[in-house]
Amino acid sequence: MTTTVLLIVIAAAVIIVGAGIGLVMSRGRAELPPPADLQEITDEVIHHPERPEPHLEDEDLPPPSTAVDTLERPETPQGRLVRLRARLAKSQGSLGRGLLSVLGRARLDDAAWEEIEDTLLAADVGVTATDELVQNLRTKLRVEGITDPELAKAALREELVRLVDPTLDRTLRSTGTDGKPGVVLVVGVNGTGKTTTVGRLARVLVAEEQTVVLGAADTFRAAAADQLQTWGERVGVPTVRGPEGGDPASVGFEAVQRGIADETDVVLVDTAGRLHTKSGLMDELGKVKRVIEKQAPVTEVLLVIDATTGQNGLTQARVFGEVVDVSGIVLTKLDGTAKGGIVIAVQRELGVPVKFVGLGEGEDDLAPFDAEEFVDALLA
Ligand SMILES: Nc1nc2c(ncn2[C@@H]2O[C@H](COP(=O)(O)OP(=O)(O)OP(=O)(O)O)[C@@H](O)[C@H]2O)c(=O)[nH]1
Repeated sequence: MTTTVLLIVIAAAVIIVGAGIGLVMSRGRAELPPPADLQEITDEVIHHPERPEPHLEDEDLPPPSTAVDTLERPETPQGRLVRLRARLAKSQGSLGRGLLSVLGRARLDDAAWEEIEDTLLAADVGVTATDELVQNLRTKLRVEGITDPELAKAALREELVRLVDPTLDRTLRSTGTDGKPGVVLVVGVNGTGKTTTVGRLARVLVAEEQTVVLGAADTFRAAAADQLQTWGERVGVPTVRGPEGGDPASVGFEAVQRGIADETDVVLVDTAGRLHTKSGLMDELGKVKRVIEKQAPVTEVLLVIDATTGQNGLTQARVFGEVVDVSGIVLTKLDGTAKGGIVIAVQRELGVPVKFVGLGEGEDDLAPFDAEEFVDALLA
């Protein structure tokens, strides 16, 4: 009996001591800070000093581990310019080479000037601009008695830069007034690269430490909104979207409303691709802009044109310009064509500057356009 009682007391003591140790250990674990290196990685990604804190509401935040794993740091505009300049030179090489090989000849007769004219026309520079360039260059070489190919090349460069016009203001108008966000509306025909451009612009702005909201006013295809949302998630930017087939104007309105509520710097609104020949769709685009402007002025309307479409791009520019007051052009797919002269033609057609060029399929393959850089790349 005494032995049985003794055994019970010992067993009870073992259980109580064991439970106590377990409790202390589990508390200790709960209170342990994360390992130093994990803490550093988390701080680096979420609170990196060069990156704005994303303005996200709780329900939009992905689980913490996903945010840490997926947030990317986009390439800075300066970094990408150096990389993309070489690509531009490669795609436009035939235009530059064509012009320089003729100018390098000992004698420039009428046939040589015709060749120069043909090369410019083939690169989509347009008839008026080509005539102007050839006349000015001919006069300059004659009046100044230039025969040295290097001096002729310098004169050509000067004329090309003048045509591309370095005096145009090519900054993205993304600053709002009265404490409201800047609103950038992105428009164009199907497949020109609108969604890609909106995603890339979000990356440019995030790299410049601005806060961004995306509006998926392309309610035509659910996949387009998904695509946009993915671009946003990768850099911690929220996307406002509506039901498939819903009213694009109301998505634009809500995106800007969200931008105002979150005190976001810029709202980028993607729209559905629409044929400029369909008046109903063009009217809808006018409505999207008007409805957005009940919230805040649209500070920039970017028309996205596929550089490979040639003259058709010019017609698009004219019709879109009539409906929504286009204020800047994004020329995509310049990597896939040697017809860089479209830059000159489209600026003349619309009277607004090319502000960005797309030079590949990568996420950071969008470069701010610069007249002198562009001409130097042509003549490299
Ligand atoms: N090579 C190249 N491809 C590009 C460039 N910009 C966009 N693209 C490609 O063009 C295709 C169409 O791009 P999207 O952004 O979906 O075009 P979208 O205008 O939004 O299309 P819709 O919504 O159908 O009107 C995609 O495969 C892009 O990767 C560029 O600068 N160079």
